[in-house]
Formats: sequence, structure tokens, C-alpha cells
Amino acid sequence: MSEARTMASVPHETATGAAIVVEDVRKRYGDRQAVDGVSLQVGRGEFFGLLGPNGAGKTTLVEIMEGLRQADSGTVSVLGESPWPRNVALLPRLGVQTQSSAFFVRQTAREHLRTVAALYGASRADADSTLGTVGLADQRDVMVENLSGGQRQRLAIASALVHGPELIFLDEPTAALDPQARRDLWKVLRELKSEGRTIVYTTHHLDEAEALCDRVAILVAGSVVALDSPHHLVTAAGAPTRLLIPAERMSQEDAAAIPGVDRVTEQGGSLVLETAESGKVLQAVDALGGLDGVQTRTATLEDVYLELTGTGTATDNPTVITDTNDTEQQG
Ligand SMILES: Nc1ncnc2c1ncn2[C@@H]1O[C@H](COP(=O)(O)OP(=O)(O)OP(=O)(O)O)[C@@H](O)[C@H]1O
Repeated sequence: MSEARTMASVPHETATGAAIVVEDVRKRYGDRQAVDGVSLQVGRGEFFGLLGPNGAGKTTLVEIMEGLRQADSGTVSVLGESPWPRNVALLPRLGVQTQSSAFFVRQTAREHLRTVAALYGASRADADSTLGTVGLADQRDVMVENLSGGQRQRLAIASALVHGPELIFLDEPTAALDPQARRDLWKVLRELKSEGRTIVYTTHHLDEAEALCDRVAILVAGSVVALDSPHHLVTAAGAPTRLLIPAERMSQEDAAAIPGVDRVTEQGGSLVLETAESGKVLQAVDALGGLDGVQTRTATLEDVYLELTGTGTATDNPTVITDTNDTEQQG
């Protein structure tokens, strides 16, 4: 995917205030309470993540925001308007990509996107440049039904972006993408945010939420159980950083004596040092025997998520220290 975009930036005066205000929204299907009193606000220009296990109510909540579904009770304001009953004035200002996006059959990727663009009053040039943005320029003449799953997903994303909407809803947009295409989409999304657009992003990829989102709401059984920036959620959880040091490097007693080390255990040939002051402890470890082969595992949004959703703890997946400015989480 290319970063080049031709969409006009969102006017500055719209880049303040709330894009979405949800107050005490409830939705029940039969005896299933899918959304159970959700209140939240999404700021203009904010990249807002919606996380939660299968069946938590994310899609239902997003569909209520999009004006595709009526809440049983509560109020919703989207860009200052009520999305329900279906509000046609709002539609050109919204971009919506869903897991079940529909395509025009017997059309090429370019014809499809030009058709979508025309429906919104956007130009053929907008359609062609958006195809480039999502990395489908080479597939422009391929029939939609012959695109791969990942290519079709990119076309769905392009269909949500082609008219330059102010508010973009993306539902697991990277689900079918290969790792490179996923990173390429992150760049596109960051560019959209820098243009002042608001993004509501549903994902099961916690690394993605941590890298992209200003704030995330974690939904469990229809209720918001956490809502904050990934950084605040992780620091508030207070999970220690763990340093893994080759066991022959120092004794358990020496490790435990390092100021800032709270606990030392031995695990598979490594000493595991738990600390809330990893910088200080790393300096001490460096002075004692160097950092070669030392690994660190900091708490991540995944740890917080698994704790809050009651699905256990993240598996150990240490990162080898190669650089003190490790930017893996920032993509
Ligand atoms: N149209 C419907 N009719 C009846 N029940 C529904 C309907 N849509 C969703 N549900 C139920 O409501 C609950 C919430 O579903 P929803 O799709 O909103 O969750 P979700 O968080 O988006 O899940 P996933 O991560 O699996 O997409 C689930 O128990 C689901 O089975």
C-alpha cells in the first residue's frame, strides 16, 4: 500500500469536540443483552479502539453508532446528529467497512470503486488514487470475484475511504491481511489520523490497538470494563517488567541485591528479575556482566486485556534487547 493520498484534509474547525457521544445505550436480542448500558465519547480526530472477546457486543454497538441498528434505549450523537432513524445527511460524512462488506459483481476492482465513489459524489480520480492507497493499483483490472481474500478486504477498506469521510468505522480491517499489508495499512491509518479524521477501530489484535489507538474501550458482556489510553491501562495495571539474564552471568543472590529488583526466580537457564524500575536495573545488570543475551518483557495491553476479560495471562514472549529505543510497539 502506498502512503500517497489525495484526500482533502478535514477542516480545522471540525477537529475539536466530540465526534461520537454514546449515553447509556442498551440493546437486547431475545434474552441476550448484547449492549448493557454503554456510555462513551470519541473525540474528533481520535483513533479509538473497541476491544473485547467474541460476542462482547462490539459489532452491535458500532452498528448503532453507524445508524444500521436501533438501540432499545439510551442516546447516540454522531458528528452532532442522531444516526437513527437512518440519517442520509450523515452518510457521506461516514466511512464504513464491515466484516461482510458487499461488492458489485462482475466489476473490476477499479470499476467497483469508481461506482462507490460516484454514489458519494466523489471523482474517478479519487477512486483511482484510493486504489493506490490500499495497494491495489496492480489489481485494478481484476474482477472483484477473482481478488484474494486480503485483496477484497483492502477493496472494502478503500470503499470506506474513497469519499474522504470525517469519521471512519473499521471492523477488523487487518483480519485477512498478510504481515506486510497489515503494516502498510497502519501507515495509511496514521496518515488518515494526521489529516484530522476520526477512526473507530474494532480489532482482536492487541498489538495493533496498542500501536495505533489513542484510547481503547474494552467491552465484556455488553459493558465497558476499561476505557483509557493503552499506556495508562498498562501502567495502571502495575504489572512488573521481567528481565531474563543467562543464569551463568550472576548468582541469584547478586541479582536479588540489585536495587529495584523485587523478585528473582530461575527459569530454563535464565534468571528472571521482576522490577518496576527496568532502566535502573538494566544499568546495574550491564555494569555487572553486560547486556549480551539479556531479554526483557514489559507488560503489554494484551496482559491487561487478558486480565480484564478473564481469559488468563499472556504467554511469555520476551523481546531480545537490540536497541534501547525499541520501537516494535510503535510499528
Ligand atoms: N441479529 C442478532 N440476533 C440475535 N442475536 C444477536 C444478533 N447479533 C448479535 N447477536 C448476539 O449478541 C451478542 C453480541 O454480538 P456482537 O456481534 O455485537 O459481538 P462482537 O463483540 O462484535 O463479537 P465478535 O468479536 O465475535 O464479532 C452475541 O451474543 C451475539 O450472538
